[in-house]
Amino acid sequence: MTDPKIIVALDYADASSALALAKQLDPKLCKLKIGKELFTAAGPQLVEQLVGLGFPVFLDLKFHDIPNTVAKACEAASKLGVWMLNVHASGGSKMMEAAREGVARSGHSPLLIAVTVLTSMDQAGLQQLGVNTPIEQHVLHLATLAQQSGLDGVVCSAQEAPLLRQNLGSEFCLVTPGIRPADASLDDQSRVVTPPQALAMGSSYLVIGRPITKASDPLAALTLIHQSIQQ
Ligand SMILES: O=c1ccn([C@@H]2O[C@H](COP(=O)(O)O)[C@@H](O)[C@H]2O)c(=O)[nH]1
Repeated sequence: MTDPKIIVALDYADASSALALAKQLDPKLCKLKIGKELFTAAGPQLVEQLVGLGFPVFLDLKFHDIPNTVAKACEAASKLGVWMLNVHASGGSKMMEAAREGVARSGHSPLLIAVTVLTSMDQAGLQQLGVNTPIEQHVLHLATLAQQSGLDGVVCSAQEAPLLRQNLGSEFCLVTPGIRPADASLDDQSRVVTPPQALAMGSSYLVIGRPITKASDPLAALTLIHQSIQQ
């Protein structure tokens, strides 16, 4: 069976809205992502329900805390049966290594990845944080640290995928939000790429939220994007 490349971001305020969309979708077509809004509203029970429907679930809680806290959070998240979870690479290598150990202790083996630089950030935003290197170089720095800490991949923009592929190899998982079909609104995203371009540039998986969830017919929107990336 082929591995679906699209991860639909279920950024909803409640479980029933998320379930209503998920029930129209097919795990052969996409995976699902639960982020901070939905998890805070609906909790672990919804994660287990979506896993139970047969979807690989990316639990996008972006843990960033002291190593012990992150390790315990990753252990608990892994026990929910998710396919993928994440931390912030800017938490540093001790935190990422602790996250890896927390996942190992859970007895499950989800992919563990790290957020590099949020796709909503541009060079000026990064500079505001005191980082004066070009975004691409900073993403490469954080992604290298994530790989050296034993993580399976990173969240980055597809704009950085060619540089990361060149330096970190073909097996490292590159999960790319900031995906927009050519005619779609950018919303709050800065570093955007279209779905076919993102795959051509080396993305492993495309995270897509509002272009699908805010469409008048979300299933039709997903199907169109799916068709656009079939080679
Ligand atoms: O750098 C990042 C990390 C995570 N995200 C998440 O992806 C989706 C994108 O949603 P869209 O509606 O397609 O913009 C959203 O859940 C973010 O929290 C990201 O955008 N960038």
